[in-house]
Amino acid sequence: MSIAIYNPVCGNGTSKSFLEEEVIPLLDRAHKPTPKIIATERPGHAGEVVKEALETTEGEVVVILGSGDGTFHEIINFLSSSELKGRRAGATLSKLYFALVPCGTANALFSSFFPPLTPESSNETTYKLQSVQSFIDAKSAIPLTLAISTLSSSPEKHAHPKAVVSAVVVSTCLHAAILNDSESLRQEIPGIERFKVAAHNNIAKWYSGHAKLLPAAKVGVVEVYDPLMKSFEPYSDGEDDVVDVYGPFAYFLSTVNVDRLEPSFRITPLVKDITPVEATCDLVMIRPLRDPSLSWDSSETRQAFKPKLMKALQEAYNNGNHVNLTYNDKGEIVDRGDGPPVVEYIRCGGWEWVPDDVDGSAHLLCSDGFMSTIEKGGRAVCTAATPKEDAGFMVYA
Ligand SMILES: Nc1ncnc2c1ncn2[C@@H]1O[C@H](COP(=O)(O)OP(=O)(O)OP(=O)(O)O)[C@@H](O)[C@H]1O
Repeated sequence: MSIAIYNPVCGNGTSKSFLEEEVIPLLDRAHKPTPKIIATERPGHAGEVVKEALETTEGEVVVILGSGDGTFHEIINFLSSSELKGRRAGATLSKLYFALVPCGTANALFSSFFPPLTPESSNETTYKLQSVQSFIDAKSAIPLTLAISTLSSSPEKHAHPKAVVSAVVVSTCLHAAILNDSESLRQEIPGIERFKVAAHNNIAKWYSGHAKLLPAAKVGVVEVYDPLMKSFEPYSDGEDDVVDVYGPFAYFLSTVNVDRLEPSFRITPLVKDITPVEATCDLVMIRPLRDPSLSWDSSETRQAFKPKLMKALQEAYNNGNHVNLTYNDKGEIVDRGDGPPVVEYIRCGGWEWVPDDVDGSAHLLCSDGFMSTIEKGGRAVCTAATPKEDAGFMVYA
């Protein structure tokens, strides 16, 4: 059976009309049964609706989802943490299929599977109907890799860690600050411009903490992209497979499944350009003190680094060219020079983020736009996981 769910408040609020005027007629023309259509009534509702659909039917369920990434995130988290009853009582969740209709603000998942030819084409009707068309054409759906983040409090508290499942992005530092602030700008600036405004307000911050990078199971080592070789290389030739990296950090963001967070912002382009061989996180770190012209953290050096960080991130809009930027010996940013890369582009099985207690802003964690706060003395551990053969979240792409 199929069910159509839309979030009436996502993006610019046109999901209902797009579903009724474009998606349902397309299914009708293809002689597909008309799905039951349900509007989400509140945050969290989408997960309940899908769970009920699973519990009241047998066989394959296809969700036609008119929303952004946040609603998708709610569904996978709700299902990952609840037990099915009814017709599937006691059963573990088998495959669940999605045809995505990009009605959100950023639509990272959809635009990674269906990269727009031009920024404008992401608003065209035929562009937005591609995943539904793949479902109609019975194309094979793609299983998603999931990033499982566990947030632990300080060991003295003996509290259970909290788990969050993501299908797009897990971040801290600048990206988490942007997502945190941009929510309050939603009414005022409904489009992706609100992310730029929030970025501008946070660009001069640095974050204190340290990270451990964990190798992926098959490859066995943490890898880093070498822009000159155009390939991934082992991060270190030390004996320990776990790599420790120390701050301050300006940017720390990892993705699964996606090479972009908005139609043109290709922050992890190598997800598509050098496809991973197993479930991995592609992690982008920017650590300002790698800049040869800076040697300590002060308000002056933070200001001096601001235009460089902006330049590096701006290049992500240039087909992900930030991964090729290097410093020269004066600390200027050049394309594929022989100095250190500005961006450390890591491929790993997961990572651990330990924020410094004194830096409150380093405690924010963003999972697909959903914000969490790491407690004082706590940490977040994120690992990439592939679903079992007969289970998982599948997307028509
Ligand atoms: N009826 C509703 N009223 C208020 N909020 C809702 C309702 N239904 C869903 N939501 C919330 O809307 C939020 C935003 O949805 P979603 O993330 O899908 O869109 P978006 O933020 O515009 O797009 P994107 O995540 O791609 O940038 C979700 O976190 C969800 O909890």
